[in-house]
Amino acid sequence: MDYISTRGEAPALPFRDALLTGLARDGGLYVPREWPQFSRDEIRAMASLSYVELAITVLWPFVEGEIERKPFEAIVREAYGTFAHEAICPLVQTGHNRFVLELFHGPTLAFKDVAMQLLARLMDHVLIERDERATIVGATSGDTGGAAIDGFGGQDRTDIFILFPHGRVSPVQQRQMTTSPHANVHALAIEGNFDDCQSLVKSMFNHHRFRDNVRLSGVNSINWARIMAQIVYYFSSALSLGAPDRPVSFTVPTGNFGDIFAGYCAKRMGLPIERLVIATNANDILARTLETGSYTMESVVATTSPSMDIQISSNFERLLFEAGGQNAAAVRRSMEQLQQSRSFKLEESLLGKIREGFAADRADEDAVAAEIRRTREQCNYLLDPHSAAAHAVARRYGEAGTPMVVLATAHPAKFPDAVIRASGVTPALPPHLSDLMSREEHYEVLSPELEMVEDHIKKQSRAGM
Ligand SMILES: Cc1ncc(COP(=O)(O)O)c(C=O)c1O
Ligand SMILES: N[C@@H](CCOP(=O)(O)O)C(=O)O
Repeated sequence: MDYISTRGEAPALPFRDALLTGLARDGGLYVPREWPQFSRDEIRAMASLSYVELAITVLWPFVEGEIERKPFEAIVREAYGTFAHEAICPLVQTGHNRFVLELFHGPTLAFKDVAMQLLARLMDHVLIERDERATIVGATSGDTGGAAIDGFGGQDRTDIFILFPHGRVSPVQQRQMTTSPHANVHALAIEGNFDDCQSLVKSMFNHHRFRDNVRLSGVNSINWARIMAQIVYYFSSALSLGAPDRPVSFTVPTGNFGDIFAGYCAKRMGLPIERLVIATNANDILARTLETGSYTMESVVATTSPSMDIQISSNFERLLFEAGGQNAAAVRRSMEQLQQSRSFKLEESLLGKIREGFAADRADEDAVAAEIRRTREQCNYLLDPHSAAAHAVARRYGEAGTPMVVLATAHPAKFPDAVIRASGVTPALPPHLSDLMSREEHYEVLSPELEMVEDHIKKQSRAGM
């Protein structure tokens, strides 16, 4: 299996190189050249597997020939050994035909752990094998940062720098990034929003001298391995609900489009998914795009679901590439237009193809608060604001027909203020984080200037040549 760039001008890479590379050198994102296929019989046979066994089975075709089977199995086992729930990603019923897929039982209480615990171990394995070091730079609107710091903190071969928007993440999210005891962890508060942080990271990848100098690696969902790991829970939840003999739909709280793109990958691999519903908060660029066919940026508004406060939804590029028949030239044109005029138009045929598999809708701040309250009252179930946005959107599809799985991407205790305001209930942090708010913080505040941020990283990184 090799991996190709959505912009078609970077070399195709085998898995280990795609893993360490992050963003392709032409600014594109790596995707597998072909999708591994599972037949209905093969999927049916997966129903008896544990989550770890399922992850090994589903992910093996992506890494085969690049990582040996035994170490791969050990890495997967160890990664999911950090989870607090035996099922890793359990399903909870909240309606006649509606289910919540809890993705927040990892160490930092967000779905990012599912991929990051695996990614950190895979990267360490490859760096040791090659006797190399890496400088990891990531942008976060709150959850990726904490998950990456937990995964990579204390690793000998990496230094990790996380850029987060100063004052725009929840206090719990901030402390998960700023209280790490490990010397290889650097939390950088950027005076800007998440899109500014993400643009800085992409600019560093596109600055090839800097990139090569510090041996830059990325752990945002621009890294294919992040998406890859998330495919597994689409299989696990669909299998629990009768796949492949019964199709399933998913509603996904969406920002950077990584999580829902993993659902699209599962479908391409043979999992019968009827519909993938994109749920946005008030920052509804993706809902508008599906409605109008025009991807047009507006300014970001701060919401109670800060991790979805995004206008540049990176992984949408992967969908444009795949749904457009791997047309890299068309992707390049759209991305150039986006950079020049903050907008691009989707061809009618491409829009039609996307609408065949996806739907989209938004939940504004009132709808999110109402959904937290209603789900608590009706089902005695407490949603965080991100998951509530998706649950509110999923309700609009009714409860007849195909089962709807709503992805619950964060634990409510990560966003206590919004949850208390909406429901009157105070969600408690689990014991391993109970003293989080009194731990000492370490972080630097930087303005969103590329040169300044690069200088800071160069001085602190141990991977420089
Ligand atoms: C809690 C939570 N929900 C939803 C999202 C959106 O996921 P994605 O960016 O993969 O679309 C994020 C951020 O990525 C998040 O942290
Ligand atoms: N919502 C994310 C933003 C970064 O997304 P990623 O999936 O590309 O890492 C966050 O919480 O940081």
